[in-house]
Amino acid sequence: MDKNQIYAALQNVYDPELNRNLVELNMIKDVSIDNGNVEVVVALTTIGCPLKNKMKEDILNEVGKIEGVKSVKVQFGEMSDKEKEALFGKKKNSLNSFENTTILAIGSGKGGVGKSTVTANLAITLANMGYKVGLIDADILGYSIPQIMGIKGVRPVAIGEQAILPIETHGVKIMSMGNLVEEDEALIWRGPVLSGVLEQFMNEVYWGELDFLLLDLPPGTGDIPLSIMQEVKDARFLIVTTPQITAKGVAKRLGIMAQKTNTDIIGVIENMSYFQCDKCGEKHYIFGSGEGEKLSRELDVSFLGEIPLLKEIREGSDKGISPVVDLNSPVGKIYKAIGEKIIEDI
Ligand SMILES: Nc1ncnc2c1ncn2[C@@H]1O[C@H](COP(=O)(O)OP(=O)(O)OP(=O)(O)O)[C@@H](O)[C@H]1O
Repeated sequence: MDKNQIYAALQNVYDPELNRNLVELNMIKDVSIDNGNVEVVVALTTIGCPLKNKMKEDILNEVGKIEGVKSVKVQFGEMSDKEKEALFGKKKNSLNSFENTTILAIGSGKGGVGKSTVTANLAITLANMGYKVGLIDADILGYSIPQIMGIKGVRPVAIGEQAILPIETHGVKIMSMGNLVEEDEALIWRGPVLSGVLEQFMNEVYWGELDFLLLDLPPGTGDIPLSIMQEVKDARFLIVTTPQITAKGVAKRLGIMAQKTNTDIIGVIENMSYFQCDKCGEKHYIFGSGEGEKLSRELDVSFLGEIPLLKEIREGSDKGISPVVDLNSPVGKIYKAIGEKIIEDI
């Protein structure tokens, strides 16, 4: 048994947050062998890494499999600033390229139409379909993603000055202002500051490889949607509305703003379309019907689907348990069909 075998085994151990193996990440600082007793020294990106026990377990497992190994000891240290810089690049430069990522900015005209709920559920659906998905809560002042995704009070891990790691849940990597500030803290910021925060979320959070990055926008046609249209290259808009005429009217203005800035609109989703009676099965169109589809025709974009008004959806987001985790549930199937249409379109 020699060091090469140990290094080869360590290539099977991954940093769960960075999704690359420890050798490739240059995290193995030393390997020593003394009469079958192996010691591995690992430099973590941050010594408080919450997943170091998992890494230790994987090292013990992989190295322990090698013939002739009697015992394995793992020691943890922390990377130097220079090493972190080599890994994540210098601050200021973006940590991400998004070259192979579809950026979907999800907006609505009016507030309360369920845009954040739709964004969260769509993110989970795409992740369940096998895609690598990130989600930025770009509703920086009115964030609700931590509540919906069940990560209220969870803090993201910072790697020195270099990077922040997104929080991962339901297979989706998430960044929200709600995970950075104290609960109930009122943020009083103007447009340019908000756009700066969004820029940081895109550039200074280490997203790794993503197929989709979903941005949950604040409602309306304010600074954030406008700066995304103007500054985020290749972002596509997805508009969520309800069947109410007032909601559709304001959503149309967002669509026209996108068209004026030459931003692609991938389609319209109508949320809270109908209530299906759980006793007789009849569909009741409480808020009217057909407005989402009408909006898509008026904007000349795809109509992606209707999501019913369901107690489970409201309960799911209030409790932080999404109802679409199971793609075979009735809501899951609707979201999956929407996900497939989006994929077909891109
Ligand atoms: N299809 C649905 N059926 C039942 N309840 C829903 C549905 N979609 C959303 N809701 C509920 O409606 C409320 C508002 O949803 P949400 O916060 O997603 O709206 P929003 O458009 O993002 O609001 P804001 O404009 O404040 O960001 C939440 O309580 C949510 O659980």
